[in-house]
Amino acid sequence: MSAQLAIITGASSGLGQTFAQHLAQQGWDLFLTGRRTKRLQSIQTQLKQKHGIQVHIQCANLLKAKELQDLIDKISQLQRIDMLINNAGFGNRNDFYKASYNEQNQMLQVHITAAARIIHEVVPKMKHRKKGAIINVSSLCAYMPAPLSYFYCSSKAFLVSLSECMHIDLQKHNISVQALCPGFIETEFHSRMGLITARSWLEQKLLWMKENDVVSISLRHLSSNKVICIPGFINKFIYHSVLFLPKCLYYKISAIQSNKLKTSHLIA
Ligand SMILES: NC(=O)C1=CN([C@@H]2O[C@H](COP(=O)(O)OP(=O)(O)OC[C@H]3O[C@@H](n4cnc5c(N)ncnc54)[C@H](OP(=O)(O)O)[C@@H]3O)[C@@H](O)[C@H]2O)C=CC1
Ligand SMILES: CC(=O)[C@H](N)C(=O)O
Repeated sequence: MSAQLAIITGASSGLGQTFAQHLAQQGWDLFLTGRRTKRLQSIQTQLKQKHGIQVHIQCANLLKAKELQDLIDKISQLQRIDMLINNAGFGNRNDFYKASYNEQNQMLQVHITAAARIIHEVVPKMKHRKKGAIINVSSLCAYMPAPLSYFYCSSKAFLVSLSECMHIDLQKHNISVQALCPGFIETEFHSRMGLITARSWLEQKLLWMKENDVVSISLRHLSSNKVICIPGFINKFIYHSVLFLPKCLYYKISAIQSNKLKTSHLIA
């Protein structure tokens, strides 16, 4: 019997690379994508050698229509797809009206347009085989609207809502859908935003999770038939506190927090 196959976007670093490592360890074949060719090639070589699995890489900038289309064409040729992890993404913290609209729109293209386009290609195949799993990597920010991250928060909220729509529709086809909503994870995410993330010992212990822990929790959670996965006790506590707080109070706290960030090193 052939091994199961997972497609992972944003597999060249961070959470995506870690998903690839965990699945490779379990004997999955992989289809990895991202922009950084050298990184993807080195991950491919490592995983093939260590686990004896098949690893296909397809470099694609999800912002470029032609490269997204080439990726979709490659995916359409795959005989079987058992899992899709829509993970590619990036952050920003800025004044929405000061950055150019084109720059802001790139986030919608990667987080929403590309993710939805890949889902549209993959799900019919899973339905046909009556089997599959999809993880859409969202964020705790989906539940925490913030003035300095208009499109980060709202695009991640879109992914939660999309995942819930898909879950309701696709569970009868034996397809599991998860919206993974982590808080802070120790990846290149923040340094790539140009942020210096100096943290106290307590912040580090309480707020920051390791990629390995997030990925283990997410993969275990897939069998629970619950859509939303919030990894870590503190993140769950934050999530429930935000739901419990009166909205007007949450808005005040968020506004104060954003003013603090504007005057600190935590805004690019
Ligand atoms: N780190 C954190 O604190 C949190 C992260 N998340 C989410 O986790 C996901 C993974 O981020 P993380 O691993 O932390 O950060 P990384 O920066 O390490 O990974 C981001 C990945 O997305 C890919 N990517 C970004 N832009 C594009 C693009 N235009 N085209 C193709 N691929 C792209 C990158 O590949 P390449 O550069 O090679 O194109 C990279 O592989 C993101 O969706 C992020 O929003 C959610 C909550 C918290
Ligand atoms: C929690 C997130 O999604 C993000 N990493 C951020 O720092 O805003």
